Order: sequence, then structure tokens, then C-alpha cells
Amino acid sequence: MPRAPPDRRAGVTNSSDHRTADTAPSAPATSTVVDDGHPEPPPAGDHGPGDAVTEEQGFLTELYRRLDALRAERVVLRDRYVRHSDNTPGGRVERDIAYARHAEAVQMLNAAEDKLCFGRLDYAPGAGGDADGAADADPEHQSIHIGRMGIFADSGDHRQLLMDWRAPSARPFYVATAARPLGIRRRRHLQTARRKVTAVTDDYLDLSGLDAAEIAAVSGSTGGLAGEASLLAALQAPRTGRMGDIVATIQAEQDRIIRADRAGILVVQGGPGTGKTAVALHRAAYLLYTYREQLAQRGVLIVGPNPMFLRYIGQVLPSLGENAVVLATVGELFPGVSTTRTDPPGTARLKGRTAMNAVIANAVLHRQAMPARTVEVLFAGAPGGRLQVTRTILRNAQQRAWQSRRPHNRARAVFLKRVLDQLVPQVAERLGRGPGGDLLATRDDLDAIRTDLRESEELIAALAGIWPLLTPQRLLADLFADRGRLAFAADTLSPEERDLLYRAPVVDAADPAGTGRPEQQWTISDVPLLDEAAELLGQIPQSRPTGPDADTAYAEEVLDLLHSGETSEDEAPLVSMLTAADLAALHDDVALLTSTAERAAADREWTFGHVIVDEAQELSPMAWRLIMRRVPVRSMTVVGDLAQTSDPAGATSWRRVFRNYARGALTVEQLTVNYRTPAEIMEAAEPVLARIDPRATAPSSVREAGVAPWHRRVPVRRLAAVVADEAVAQRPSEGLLAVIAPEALLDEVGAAVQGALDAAGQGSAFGASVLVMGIRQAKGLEFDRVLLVEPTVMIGESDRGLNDLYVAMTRSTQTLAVLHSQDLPDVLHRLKDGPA
Ligand SMILES: Nc1ncnc2c1ncn2[C@@H]1O[C@H](COP(=O)(O)OP(=O)(O)OP(=O)(O)O)[C@@H](O)[C@H]1O
Repeated sequence: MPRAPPDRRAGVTNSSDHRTADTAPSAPATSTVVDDGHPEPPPAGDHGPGDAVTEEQGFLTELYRRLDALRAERVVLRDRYVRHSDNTPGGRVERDIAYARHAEAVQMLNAAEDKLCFGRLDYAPGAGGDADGAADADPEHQSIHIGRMGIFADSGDHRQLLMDWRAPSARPFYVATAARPLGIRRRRHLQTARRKVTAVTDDYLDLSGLDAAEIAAVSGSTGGLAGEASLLAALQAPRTGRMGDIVATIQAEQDRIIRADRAGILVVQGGPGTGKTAVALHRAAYLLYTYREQLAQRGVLIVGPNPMFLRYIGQVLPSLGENAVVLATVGELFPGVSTTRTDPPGTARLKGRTAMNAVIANAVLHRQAMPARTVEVLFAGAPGGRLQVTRTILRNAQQRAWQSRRPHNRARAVFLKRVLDQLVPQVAERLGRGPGGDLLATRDDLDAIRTDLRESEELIAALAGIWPLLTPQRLLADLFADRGRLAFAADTLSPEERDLLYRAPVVDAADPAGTGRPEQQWTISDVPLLDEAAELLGQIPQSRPTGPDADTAYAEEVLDLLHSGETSEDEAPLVSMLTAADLAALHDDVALLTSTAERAAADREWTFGHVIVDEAQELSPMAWRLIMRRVPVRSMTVVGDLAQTSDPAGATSWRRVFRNYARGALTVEQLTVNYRTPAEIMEAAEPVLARIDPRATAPSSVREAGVAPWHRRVPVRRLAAVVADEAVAQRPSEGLLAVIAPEALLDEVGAAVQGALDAAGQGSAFGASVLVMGIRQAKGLEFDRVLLVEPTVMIGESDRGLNDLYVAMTRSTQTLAVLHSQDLPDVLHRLKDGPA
């Protein structure tokens, strides 16, 4: 049963009762539906019954014919390149580039197959060239069809058959209203199934050309949300576990966010189901289309809360023909580490604090601490057969290394060089001094001594212990496993806080040193710390790099030396003309052979052209530091809901989160219409939201489900069994049922549900239609039905338990039932009594 939201076109406003010209009541709409057995009155104006569908079917058939032809052409071109190569390196590169280009085009054409065309704009008479996009319209019919991609006719004039939804000319399809028709007379929504038109709905935006009878015929019909019939059909459809695109039904204010300027940080705050994820993904597609040159090279990074969520959204961009995107959780943002482990709440909160910067910087400093007394090293050429590596020598070298301002691993070269420089005269002493007190050693003698010192294993081993090469993993594993190191590095933290960081080393045969096997212990909150450590440590210089890395490494090394004043004069002119990127670019032809997304995902220092963060409220301040390093241009879209924050280190204010990053370019938008959760469930969830934040307003639901959410109390010993029976009873024939339970009950409930499904002969596993999960996995997802178990325990499991309850309640698109043995939390008083 459709239900009008308070402001039907206002998906985004700054306050719920704010109306602008854009949100004025829309024009009437008429529908023609075929093949569902319920034809509605014919559209007024241009067509008789069924004419519209027939007309559009003719167009669609022609369009698919063209799509097939384009695909066939591209397949031929692609396959020709598989066979073609002149077998020179240049020829192979040319072949691979051409192959990749044609393969990508084929992929894009394949992706456009479903719902290729979903709309049409007819321009008002005289609007012609003035109307936005009129120049692209069919000159004869003054109309243009809108779809997933741009397609031109094969004929000589290369007439545009289909306009890409992202083109500026397609914009009126999403934003034109009766109050602001933008030169559009009629907007038509097409519903299609495979290659067949199933329904056509028209909005008349400019009634001036119609006579009184025509106006009467088109008035009094549905009106309201743009493309209401298509929208409601999409919203009512059973869920598949994969998010779909919304290109056909984007609402005006969602469109404003999708097409917002690329520069700066755009924060989209919105309650559950308001389309934040959908909008963020379509914005990525829009940006990749509009700024293709820049973004195809640098790529777009999308950060989501967990791997299940990334799988859920993973199809949306490919279905829009876009692939230059990296999807990752925070646990995957440090190449070489991939973790879903979490820390206990207190530890996670602490590791998320910016105070950890200083802890890590101190941990590095601790590894550069000089010994308390002179280090003696066996060396045959030294007086007495021992080198005296004094504290003065070491301190001088340490100072020079610090002055170089290089990260630890690269400053080490400066440190070693300075120590050697100071040891050379000590050895040269053996050759004696002249009458004036000068060393007798010649320049050649000094060079030979330096070489001997450099090759002395004893000396190198001694110095390696004083200024060791370190990976971020080694630094952190050593820090967490050693209370002494923690006491030095975390001196600003309390002893209790240091205890939270301490992690007893895992000792096993494969790790005799007993410092643990960090790769098995990393948690999501460690990942930003590893990244911070990587910044301070720098890469470990490769002794003999090969391939493209060799050029980059060499160039960087040379440039570093130049900047630190360590170069000899004859090196300077050469390097001053080059950047590291210039040198690395010599090998770009090789790099091209892997996709932007693959290269970006594997490179910690990769910077993206745009970064999108979903469920952004969950990120800690340390995680934000990591993300900001990936996007120095600060072109970002951040979507989230402060009322849904679960993470103990998560956000409570957007302005606070971005205070130090936005450089004045921060925009906060609100979404206020809930497309997912039915009104009955939102009503029951309102007191929960009011308890989380009394000032917050729940988003208004776009529809009702016709079923009130309910609860039932059962004895504790029967809880799991009752949940299981209910899951069997409610299991939908199409769509998904989620059982969301507190972590403490997950195993028991999971086993009971599994057993009941088996007993009922409904599949060996949960199959596709019943899922049992905790709140962390449910984040961002949606299901047709939700069974919520023991809310009181859920609330007690976390500092942000009420937020978790709010998230769990709002995952459903149809029904919600709560089963519990403990008292129902008072915030759930609006739930009806369920069946006994
Ligand atoms: N304009 C639209 N047309 C069709 N479907 C839409 C539209 N906007 C949103 N939806 C649908 O509404 C549902 C909720 O959207 P989405 O998951 O993006 O919301 P959200 O704000 O990210 O939710 P949450 O914060 O609760 O995770 C999805 O099924 C999405 O496809």
C-alpha cells in the first residue's frame, strides 16, 4: 500500500517541512500497463490505449538491435587482437592495450543488457535549443530516450538513440518538476523485463500545450514520487542478497548528491534505508563518467564496513559498466594484511584514538636509541684489533640521520654512512701521522679502509642492532609484545591503557624468537596503526631491485639524497631534471598490463582520484588518517548515520571528524526519506532513536507493509527452538529472512535454525533464503523479513547497544518479529503482542 512521505519529492532537505520550487507538488501522471492483467486508463495526450507500449516496444527493439551490432563489432575487434602481434615488445604492448580496450567495451555493452532504456523526455514546443539537452534530442520528435549508456544510430547522421543517464542532458529526467519543468513537456518511465516493455508511466510537467479535456484526463492520477510505479515496484521486490542499481528511479534530491561537485568532502547523513549506499555508488559511476580521464588513471576507492557488505554492493558498479574501482574494508587497506578480527571494545577505542600517533612515533624512536657505552667490534685493521664505536660517533650519526628527515629505514643509510665516515680515521691511525700531526694515509688508503669497513660483517651486525631495518609488522608486534617498549612508547597512556595494548606473544616452533606471528593476530584496529608505522618507517630499500620498481626506487633514492644534501655535485644536474614518476613512467607500458584497480589495491602509497566511505560513522580517528593519506586531493563522498554507530571508536559528529582535514571544503547533506523500512517498523523504532539522540528525526517511510511488527516472550530454555520454528514458518518462498541475534547466542541459535530447516526438509544449510547473523554482519544489508532475538542482551553487549538495536530493527523491507525470554526493553513498547 503506497504511502506518501511528508514531502514527496524531497528525498533530501535540510528540514523535513522545507519546500522549494523543486519540491512543489508534481504534475499528474498516467500509466499504461500491459501483461499484468490490470490495464489502467489510457494516457491522455498523444496516444490511445496500448499505443505508448507499442511505440516504445518498437523503439526498444531497434535499440537492442543496435546494441547487438555494436557488441558483435567489438567482439570481432577484440578477438583479432588475441591473434595479432608482431612479437616485438612494442607490438605486444600495443596488442594488450587494444585487447583490454575492446574487452572493456564488450563488458560495458554486456552490462547494459538489463534495463537498457528506462525513460524518455519530450521537450515542450519552443523549448527546443533552450532546454537542457534539447540539442541532443531527435529533431523530428523533439524527444530523447534515457538509459544505461549512450548509443548512436548507425545511420550517416549518427543520431543519438539513447542518452547515458549521467549526461547533463539526462538530468531533467530526474529533477524536472511541474514548478520547474526545465523545458520538458512529458517525462516517461518505461518498465521493462528482458527486452520487453511491460509498462509505461507518463508525468506531464507542462500542461500549457494541452486543452481542457486533456488536462482533465491526465489529472487525478497517481502523481507524487518521480516514477512512482517503477519506484514502488523496485522497493516491493523480493531481496536477492545483491544490491541492484537505481538508475531508473533516482529521486531529485538523490540526483543532486550524485551529481555534486567532485572537489571537497561531501558528507551525506541519513537515517536507515534512505539510499545512502545507493547514492554513493551511483555517484561513483557518475564521477567515473564525467571525469573519465582523471579517474580512470587514479581509480576510485570504496570503503565499506565488512566483506559481506562489499559482496552485497559488489555488482552495482559493474552493472553500470564501471570497473576502475577498489572495494575494501578498513581491515584490507594495508597491502599484505587482510583481517576481519576485532579487538575487545576498550582496546578498539584506544587504538582508534589519535594519541596512538605519538605511541608509534615513540616506538620508532625507541628503535633508534643509542647504547649506553662504547661498542667494541672486532676488526683486524683497527688499533688493537677492535673498532671503538663510541657514543659520540653514534650520537653524531644519529643527529645526521634525523637531520635528513627521512623515514627510519631510509635514514638508516645516512646513519651507517656517518658511522663509517668517523671510523675511517680510527683505522687510518695505524698508518701513522706526519710531523704536522696529519694522517699519512692517502686518499686511496682511505677509500680502501672504507670498503673494508663496509664489508665487515661484525660491524654491520653491530650497527644493524643499533638502527635496525623494520617492517611495520615487526615494529608493532615487538611493541605490543614487550611491556618495556610499551612503557617507553606509551608513556602518556595510563598503565591500564598500556595493559589493553599488551598482547602476549604467540610462541610456536615456527617462530622461535617468540615475538609472535603478527599476520595471524592483526585486528581491524591494528591496520591504521600499521599504516601509521609504514609512514614513519618508509620502505625497506631493496638491495638489488629489478623491473619497474628499480627505476622508481633509484629515482627516489637519488632525489632523497638531493633533498637531504647528501649528493656529490656531479649528481645534481641529472636528478634535478627528473622526478621519480618520470623515471617510473619509462616502464608504464608494463604497468598498463594490469588494471588500475589491481595496481591500486596492491600499493600502499597509491592515491585515488576519489574516495567513497560507506557506514562512515564506524571509522575511528586513526582509520580516517589512513584514508586521508589515500586521497590527498580530498575529493570524497562520505555516507553514514550517526545514530547507527556501533564501533566503540566510531563518530559522534561529522564536523569533528573532518575538522582537521576538510580545508574549508566540507558540505553536509541530509537524506530524510526511507525507501527500505515500512512505516509500521519505523514507528516501532522511533523510541529507540529518541533514546539514542532525542534531537534526531527518523526518516519517513515511503510505504506501508500492512503488517505491524510484533514480539513474543518465551521461556529461556525454549528460546532457540522457538526462533528456529519461527524461521521455518516465516521462510519466504522468494527473498530473504534474517535472524539477527546477540553475539552470545549466535552459535546456539544458528545450530537450532539449521536443525529445524533440516528437519523440515528445507535444505541442508541456511541456503540462500535464511541467514543467521550478528549485528556487525547485518550492517548496511537488508532482508524481506527480520527475526530479532533477545534485544536486551543485544543492548548489553556493547557501549552502543541501542544503536545496534536500531540498526537491526531497520534491516527489514516487509516484516519484523522480536522473540525474547528476558524483559522487553522499554524502548520497544510500540511492538504489538505476537501470536501465542
Ligand atoms: N531512488 C531509489 N529507487 C529505487 N530504490 C531505491 C532508491 N533509493 C533507495 N532505494 C533502495 O532502498 C534501499 C535502501 O537503500 P540503501 O541501502 O542505499 O540505504 P542506506 O541509507 O545506505 O541504509 P542503511 O544506512 O540503513 O544501511 C535499497 O534497496 C535501495 O536500492
